[in-house]
Amino acid sequence: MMSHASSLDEISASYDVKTVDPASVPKILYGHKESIESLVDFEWTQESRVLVLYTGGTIGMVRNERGKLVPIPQELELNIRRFPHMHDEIYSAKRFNSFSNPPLVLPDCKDKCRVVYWVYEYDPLLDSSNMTMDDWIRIAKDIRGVYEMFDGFVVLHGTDTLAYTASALSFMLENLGKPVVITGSQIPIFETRSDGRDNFIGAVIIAGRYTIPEVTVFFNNKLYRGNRTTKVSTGRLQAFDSPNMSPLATAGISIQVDYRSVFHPTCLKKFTVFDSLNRHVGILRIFPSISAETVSAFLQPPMAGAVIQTYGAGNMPSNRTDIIKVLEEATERGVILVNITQCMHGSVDTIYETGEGLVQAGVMAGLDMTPEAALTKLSYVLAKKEWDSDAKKAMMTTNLRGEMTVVNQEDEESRELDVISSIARALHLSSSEDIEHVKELLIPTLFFSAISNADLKRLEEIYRNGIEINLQDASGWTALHMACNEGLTDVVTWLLKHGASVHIRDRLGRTPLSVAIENDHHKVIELLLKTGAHLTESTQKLGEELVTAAGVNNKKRLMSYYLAEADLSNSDPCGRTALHAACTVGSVECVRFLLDANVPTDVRDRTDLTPVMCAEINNNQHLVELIAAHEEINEEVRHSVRH
Ligand SMILES: NC(=O)C[C@H](N)C(=O)O
Repeated sequence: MMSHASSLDEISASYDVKTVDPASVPKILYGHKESIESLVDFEWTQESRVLVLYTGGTIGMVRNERGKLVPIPQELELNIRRFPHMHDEIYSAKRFNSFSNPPLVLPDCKDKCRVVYWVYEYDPLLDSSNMTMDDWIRIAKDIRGVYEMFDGFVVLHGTDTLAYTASALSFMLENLGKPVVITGSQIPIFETRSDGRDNFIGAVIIAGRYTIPEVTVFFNNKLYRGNRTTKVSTGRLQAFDSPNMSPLATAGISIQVDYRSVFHPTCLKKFTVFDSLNRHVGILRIFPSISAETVSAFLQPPMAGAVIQTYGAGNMPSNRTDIIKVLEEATERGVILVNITQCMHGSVDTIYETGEGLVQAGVMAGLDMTPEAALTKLSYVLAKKEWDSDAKKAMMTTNLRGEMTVVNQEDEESRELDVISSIARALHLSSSEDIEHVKELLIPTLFFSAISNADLKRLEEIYRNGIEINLQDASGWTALHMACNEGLTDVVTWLLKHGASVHIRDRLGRTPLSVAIENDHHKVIELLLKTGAHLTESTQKLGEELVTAAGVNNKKRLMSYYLAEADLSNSDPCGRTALHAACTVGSVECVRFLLDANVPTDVRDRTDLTPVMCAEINNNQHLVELIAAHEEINEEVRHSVRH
């Protein structure tokens, strides 16, 4: 049994073996007969993979000899392995019996899913009061490093500064396509009574099984948008609240997700991490009789941006012209000031005369942002070198990650769909509940039919009536799978711009990208890649696919894999590459294509044959010459580079 937390490198190194499919298992685990037998009948496609980044906090703390709570390295994972509702030892032993460092597995959920998870423990473990912006950057970079290897991420964190980390990460993780769920607890997980276990399990399930590609906080059965949360209690298990936004999901007997509120990326861009922050930011809470000197001292260089917490709906004493003057001087120096309310709930507004002075002094309205969101957003925006001062100010009043409620006047009213109105009339439905019920039943069907008819106008109408864009049918297909299967480029673009996830797998484990590759829709593959889609197959499985394609002279398929950024030199479990296969069957087209892609020509398969030898054995002398000519050119290039 593993008794220590894994390093990120160890986790990544063993990853490829852990994600194999049954077909390639016997060959990959060459020589591991027992493990082969136990793995062959395994429904691998039902598995999700989650990485738990354990940064510290009460959740993993133990009382020391003085009765004080302190984090103890490696205790958490050890303990989780002992809890049957957090780790299925039998399943893990069967599935991962050949691994020295087996991952943890959640027991069976109702939908037969298995969430396999790895705990990556930080060193040192921190009480979150000791965390700094460097820790936010570290978490963001760690997620970037292994992003493609997991379906979702959980960050275990102390509660004290959790809302700051959640807010900061929501900005730093740009075009996020996978869930990042932050949680912790008020009582250590090891104690008899603890909120830690439920928080932990709920977070892992959401990260592994739900398409909520946001930075969220799961606490006391509620899932909140991270940048809307704030810690509201030192002692209650309901430690967090999201005063200006309803929870994204609530865990009761089942987990109810409000998919319409989920914030999706709406541009065709890949996930990236913005890993620098401006530390010259601050929060100033106005109070009656605060002195202009205090405000002035606070805003002196190097201060680059500050959040001003004012009264009520953004009010500042209008008779305090001395303070307004200090604020104005600061904005003139280029300091960005953002006005948010001291109230727990609500937004700054301009209805009062007392708020007007601030606007005239160049203070931006932070609407209903939490202090944590406003501060971390400032820190993020100010660090963006490519934005000038005006752009930065504009960003502070733009809703970047769902952190503020911006009422968009241009939003068209959602008109009832014509079919729904007709049905409502025909059935004499008068109550809004009945109409909603009909909508719930019909809209998915209308949606999928508009997809297959590539009817963008209809899709727009349905979208405005509210549709769960990542809805899956019985086979696990989403609208994006369907559009990728048919090669409907315009529909794929529309879906990606409306929040369709490129990462959802169907019941057979196929992503929209695998479906596009199977049908060689090159334009669609390019669109998916642009939006962050990536191959999920193991390298050996890819090797097999490439060898099969080259073996039947299928250059188009090789092109599909090339566009999907597959390594064309991957070998199958027999050590054969696509070039071996193309040389064996005499496919000039494929050999040319592979040489142009610069695959290595000297790879030896398990029987010690190189591609050239395969060509010779099969009397494909022209290919031997083709490869020799290619090698000669390469040698000349290398020579000219050296001299
Ligand atoms: N409940 C907690 O986790 C509080 C702890 N002091 C922390 O923030 O690390």
